[in-house]
Amino acid sequence: MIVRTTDEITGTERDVAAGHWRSKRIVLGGDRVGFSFHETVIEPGTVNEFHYANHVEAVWLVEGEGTLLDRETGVEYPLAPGTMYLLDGHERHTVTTRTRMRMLCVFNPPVVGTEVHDENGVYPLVAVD
Ligand SMILES: CC(=O)NCC[C@H](N)C(=O)O
Repeated sequence: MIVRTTDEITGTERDVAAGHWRSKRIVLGGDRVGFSFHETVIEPGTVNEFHYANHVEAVWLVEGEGTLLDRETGVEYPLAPGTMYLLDGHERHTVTTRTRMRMLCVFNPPVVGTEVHDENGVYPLVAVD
């Protein structure tokens, strides 16, 4: 069993910030459980374009409000606490925050460390050593 706290990962290599977001990655590929698990905070009043070509991501919004645009279909969804979105088709998408958002994110395959969006705007597939 692994028991870990947000406090003990804050400020470590599991605490990754880029653009308007910060991700505290409490489970990573090196934990060898087949997924990674993150708490992500996105700053208020920001427009964030995301694309995960190599990963499926589930996002469950805990706090905050805004909108989610599926850029593949043009469909826009409201985002509020309790909403989950599953990027099961590697959809290019845009999260626009009206307020500060805090969400729980699961990635499969797992993020292994400090990945941020590469020159193609996606997380590269990184082997777990
Ligand atoms: C909502 C979202 O995808 N934010 C970007 C960071 C990513 N969720 C992560 O946890 O690395």
